[in-house]
Amino acid sequence: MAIEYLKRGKPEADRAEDDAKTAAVVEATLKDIETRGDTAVHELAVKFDNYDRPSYRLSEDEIAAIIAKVSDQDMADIRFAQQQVTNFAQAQRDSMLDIELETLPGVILGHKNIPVQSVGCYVPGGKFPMVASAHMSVATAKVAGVPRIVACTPPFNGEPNPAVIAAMHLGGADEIYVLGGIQAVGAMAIGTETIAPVHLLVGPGNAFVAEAKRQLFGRVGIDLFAGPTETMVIADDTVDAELCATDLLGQAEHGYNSPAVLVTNSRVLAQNTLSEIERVLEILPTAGTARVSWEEYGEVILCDTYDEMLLVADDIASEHVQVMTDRDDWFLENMTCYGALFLGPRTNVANGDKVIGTNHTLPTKKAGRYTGGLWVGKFLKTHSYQKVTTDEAATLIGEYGSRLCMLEGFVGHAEQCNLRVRRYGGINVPYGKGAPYREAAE
Ligand SMILES: NC(=O)c1ccc[n+]([C@@H]2O[C@H](COP(=O)([O-])OP(=O)(O)OC[C@H]3O[C@@H](n4cnc5c(N)ncnc54)[C@H](O)[C@@H]3O)[C@@H](O)[C@H]2O)c1
Ligand SMILES: [Zn+2]
Repeated sequence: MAIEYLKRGKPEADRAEDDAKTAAVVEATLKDIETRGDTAVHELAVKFDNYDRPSYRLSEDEIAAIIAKVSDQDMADIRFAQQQVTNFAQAQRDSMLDIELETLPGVILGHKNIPVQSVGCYVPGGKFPMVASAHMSVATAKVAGVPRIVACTPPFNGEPNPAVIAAMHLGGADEIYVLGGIQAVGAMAIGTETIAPVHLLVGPGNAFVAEAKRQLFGRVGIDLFAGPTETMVIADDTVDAELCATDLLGQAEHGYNSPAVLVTNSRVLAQNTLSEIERVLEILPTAGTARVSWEEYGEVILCDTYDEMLLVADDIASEHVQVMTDRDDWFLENMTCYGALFLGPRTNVANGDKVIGTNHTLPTKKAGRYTGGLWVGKFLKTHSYQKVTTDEAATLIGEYGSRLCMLEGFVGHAEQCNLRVRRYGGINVPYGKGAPYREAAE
């Protein structure tokens, strides 16, 4: 292995220390919401977002007045994006089948997919009003058939962002609150005097939001760990530094802590990308955030071979992975850990995140090792059921069940089986004993 770092990000230990600080703030804040409900939520909204309202829920009239501020072109664009997201989500929904089959004569097993009954969708909006996140959470929940969809987003420049509210409303949100951060996810999951708690929290957010969801998991479900955006570009000398630099900075601009990593087997491309990034940072209006992310978290990793590039990429398990090589489909076939793949120079993460139709709420901090992104399936619960329809099946399964319960020492369990064997099979199994062995029929 010859892997060389031409640029490295913050050491792991420093990142862990940042995480620990965030976790402590989140823990105290959630406790406050738990004990003081609406009063705490109100104080937190004033403290973190300088936003003071008697109620943070938007009324129907307010929603209509806010949406009226969105231009026709913006409404059309939002509708187009939402249609793409909905179309793909519907196709994914259609791929999930309820099943029922006879596994043995008289033994019917099945599963059915049931929508989660209430969902809290977080739509980020601290630095940028993330209109697209409303499609990803709200519109996808609607496709799944979730009956109660609650949506929260922080105020942007001191007021609800019209395009975000429009996207939430068009997507099918039943309740909209102008709340951000820990107070938003805390209120939705824990509930307050005025907000009924939800069963599942979904949506991306900054480190506070992602950590709050993590701490609330168990009490409610969460979709996945979707924190600060990460991006990786896997490139060889089939592409140039302008493409690589643009794609790295295009996601580093999200905030001060968005890792952007180039993995390449071309030293020339690596060096040219490093200087191109410096050039672009001089002119990019969002360089204020992008530069900090690049300096603290940016990495350039030079490998000898494609196999090494694959290994490095799987190990990092980045949220967005843009592949621009002479063998993009080879990466599609072989990569195992990532949020989503963007294959070839004609696609890009921004198209993918805003409009193309796949879900942009994706796993960060290596969560791509155990989950993909948000999708319609995350709003559905797959529940099994069983029926035994004949006396013969009740007897046969009951006899096995009886003996297997006794193998574990569970007499009460065995008796559930024995009762069926006696009643439906006419075989007298003494209390506290397993069913007798039968001669194998064939
Ligand atoms: N993983 C994904 O799928 C994905 C997708 C889109 C966006 N994102 C990420 O979402 C994030 C959006 O972040 P954002 O900050 O712009 O908006 P946000 O809505 O996630 O967070 C804003 C809220 O953070 C809270 N906050 C800010 N500073 C705080 C502090 N010091 N203590 C406690 N709470 C505080 C405030 O309440 C504020 O309302 C970015 O990091 C972006 O990369 C991730
Ligand atoms: Zn992005």
